[in-house]
Order: sequence, then structure tokens, then C-alpha cells
Amino acid sequence: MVMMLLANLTGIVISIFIGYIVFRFLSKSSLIHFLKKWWRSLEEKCYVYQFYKVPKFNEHLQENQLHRKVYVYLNSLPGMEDSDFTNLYSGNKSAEINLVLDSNQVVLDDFLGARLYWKNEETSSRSLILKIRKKDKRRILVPYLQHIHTVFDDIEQKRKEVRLFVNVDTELQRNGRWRSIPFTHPATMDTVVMDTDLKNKIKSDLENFLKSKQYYHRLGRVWKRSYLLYGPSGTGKSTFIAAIAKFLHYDVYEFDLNKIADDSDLKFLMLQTSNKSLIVIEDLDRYLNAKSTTVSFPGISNFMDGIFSCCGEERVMVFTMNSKENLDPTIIRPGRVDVHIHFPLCDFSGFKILASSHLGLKDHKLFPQVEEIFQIGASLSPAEIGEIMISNRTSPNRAIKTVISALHSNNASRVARRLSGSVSGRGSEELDCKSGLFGRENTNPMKEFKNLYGFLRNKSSRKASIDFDAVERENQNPNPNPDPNSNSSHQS
Ligand SMILES: Nc1ncnc2c1ncn2[C@@H]1O[C@H](COP(=O)(O)OP(=O)(O)OP(=O)(O)O)[C@@H](O)[C@H]1O
Ligand SMILES: [Mg+2]
Repeated sequence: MVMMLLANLTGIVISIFIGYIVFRFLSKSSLIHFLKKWWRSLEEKCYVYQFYKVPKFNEHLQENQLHRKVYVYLNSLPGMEDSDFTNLYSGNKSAEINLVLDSNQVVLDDFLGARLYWKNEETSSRSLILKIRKKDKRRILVPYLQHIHTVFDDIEQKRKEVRLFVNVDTELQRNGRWRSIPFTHPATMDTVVMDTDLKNKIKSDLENFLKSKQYYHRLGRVWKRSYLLYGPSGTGKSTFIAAIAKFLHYDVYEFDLNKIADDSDLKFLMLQTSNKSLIVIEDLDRYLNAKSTTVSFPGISNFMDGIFSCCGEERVMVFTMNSKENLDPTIIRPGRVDVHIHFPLCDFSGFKILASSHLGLKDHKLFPQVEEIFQIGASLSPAEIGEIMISNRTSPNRAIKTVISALHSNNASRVARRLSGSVSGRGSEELDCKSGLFGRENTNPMKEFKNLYGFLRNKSSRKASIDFDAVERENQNPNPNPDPNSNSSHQS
């Protein structure tokens, strides 16, 4: 009995083993590929198909834009990589390789549960032929073509060179008021030192904005999103603007308010900006707090509200400030500024990120000493710490020692000022923040947020903060017909 059981068991184990070997052989050999192909062609024979032709040229021999869009779309499909045969071309950037359809190549695509077949017919008249099951046609054809348009727009946007536009004086306007150069700033979202959660929140906020066209239109709102970056000098605000531009592949229009004659000039310049662009005003606080201003307060408010953008949309506005205090709070009210992002001076975790990126150090025997001095309140801006590390990059030991002594002297002058009472006035504290010598120990972010919206979402006074208050409110009063593409719930 036992012998029989053992024999059966051995038989089962041997059959499993043989089955496994056969399966491995089939999956590695071309047989499985042929079986799949045979099954697919059998399946195809069971359905009735509809064909659509997208010719490369129209009857006037002009290029059919739809052909171009579909062609670009097809070349981007993951199915291209699985094709039996395709062309490889080098791209514009070095080391970039593109997969390009070959003549008569067939590519498969899936959309909303339907399978679509495209053939690149390069006979006398070059065309792309779409084959689609008749039963799926009515359901998916229109959304599928819209999907191709959207993907094409995205690809084009990513390919195009990002440019930086700056406005010139009214006297120099013979060639237009905007001058542009390629925007080659090396900063990216990865290189900016910032709390990782906060960075991810900002990235998904930007991505959601891009997907929310219908939602904004249904609400009758200008499709724009405004960010306020505030914090002491050298904390990465301008660098972050470059990172946003790269992330979105948007051109940057930097408005220099000092070169703008009046409100209507500001309006004129705004009308000359293009869609899908980043509108930037740096140091807005300094301009608003200055005595002589050519552009009025309502002029700037209207600009921030986006009501000037009568003819364009999809704009991201970014304003930078060293401090939100001393400002008329209406200038940064929700709707006018959607997201507030604080750029703090360095803390120990920021220091560690800088040490890792600038010196390649994950840990060091002097780190506990650095942590200790951060804990007693000393601080420097990422710009200052980064600079010390760059100039001492050949000797990480020396770099950290220099950071420690810079932190010590920062702490000593901070204590001396406190004793002499000179930090009691907020104005002088701002000045110190600009030179990067002082922390924000007197600036309570909780108070700032409460003052503005009666609301706080800040992990610690040293950590960068983001205020999604406006979005929260949208979530609390959701639109009865929310846009399926719009997703702001992640921000809560
Ligand atoms: N958070 C950061 N991440 C990465 N680099 C930073 C950061 N902060 C500062 N730096 C570096 O310090 C230098 C100055 O930064 P940046 O000009 O962005 O500061 P800022 O906040 O705009 O200052 P300001 O208020 O004076 O305009 C840049 O070279 C940048 O690379
Ligand atoms: Mg700056």
C-alpha cells in the first residue's frame, strides 16, 4: 500500500518536472510565439472588421496632420518593442534611440478593452490603415482618436526645446517685448533638495493640473495654477522654478516688473505669452513693498487672477518672496495663489542630502557633531552649505569641518544679536535671512498659516510646508459632476 502511494507520488513529481521542462522549452523557443500568432489569426477570423484609411496627403497634396499624429503615436506604443521587425533611428539627443515603423509593419494597440490593428502601408499612396472590430467601432472610435491627439500633444510638448523669455524695456520694443534664449538650467526635480513627501505632493499637484482642463472649464475658471515659493535667500526658490519648467516642459516667461510701464503694459505683455507656459514673478514682496511702483496693486492682483489671459490657458504661475509678512494678505489669498511652498534654511536632513549629492557621503564620523549644532538652532542656507562643499569637494573631511565652523559662527552671531536685542525687529530679521545667517526661530509658520487661512499643515518649522487649503475647500464642496480626469483628493 505504502509502496503504491510512493510510486504514485514519484509519478506526480516526475510529470510536474517534465511539464516544467516542456514549458521552459516552449517559452524560450519560437514555438510559443508561433502558437500565439496562430491563435490570434484564428481569433481574427471570427470577427467582422471595419477599416479606416489615414492618407499621408490630402487631395490637394498637402500633408494630412492626422497622419503625422497617428504616426508619432504609433511609434511611441509599447507594442513597437514587441514587433517582429522595426527600424531603429538615433534621436535628437545623444544616446537616444527611436523605434520607427517599417513599411507594411502591423502594430497592435489596446484601448478601452478593444484591440486595434494599424498597418503602415507604404505603397503608391502612403497611408496608415486602422482595422477595428465592427462591434467595438461605435464605442471606441471617437475617444480613441481623441486619445491619439492627447498623446501626440504630450510627446510634442516633451520634445520641444524649453525657452526662457524675458521682457525688455518699452524703448527696445521694436522686435517685440519678449526676448528668448534656450532654457538650459541644469536643475531638475531630482537635484532640488527638499522634503521628499513635499516634492512628491508638488509633482502630483502639477500632474493633476495638466489633466484638469475639462474640470476648470466646467467651473468657468481660467485653467491656471499659482504657486508661491517663499523663504530666505539661497534656499532654492529660483532653482525650483527651473525644475518645474523642466518637469512640465513649459517655456518660462519671467516678468521683470521694473521694466513694465503701467497696468496696461503688464496686460499687453501677458497677452503675448503662449499657452503651456510658466509665468514667473520673482521677489514680488520686494516690488510690492517698494515705494515707487509703476504697476498698481489692482494691476498685479488682476494679473495673478489670470483675467488677463483672455486668449490663452494652461498656465502655471510662480511667484517668489523672501517673506509673506508685511504684505496685504489679499495678494496671496486662495484662488490668487493656490499653493504656498516654504523653502527653509537647511536642517540636518537637508545637510545630509547635500553631503550625499555634493561629496558622495552617506555617513561620516563628524555627522553627530553637525547634528548637534543644528539642534541648538544654527542654520545656513542650502546655497551656503552647497558652496562650502563644492569648494572643498576634494576633501570631504575639510568640507564638513568648514560647514561646522560656519554653523558655529552663525550660532555665535545669532546669540550675540539676541543678547543685544537686535533681532526683535522683524525687518532686521528679514535682512539676516537674506544673508543666510539666521534661522527662522522667530518666524512661526503656524501663525503665518493661521493668519492667512486659519489653517495649518506644516510638519515642523524647519520642514518645507505646502498649503493645499484651496484644494481642500474644493474637496469639501465637490462639484456635482467632477471631471473624471481631475484628481485632487490625493492632496487631502
Ligand atoms: N534646496 C536646494 N536644492 C538644491 N540646490 C539649492 C537649494 N537651495 C539653494 N541651492 C543652490 O544654491 C544656489 C542659489 O539658489 P537659488 O538661487 O535657487 O536660491 P533663491 O531661494 O532663489 O535665492 P534668492 O531669494 O536670493 O533669489 C543655486 O546654485 C542652487 O543650486
Ligand atoms: Mg531667486
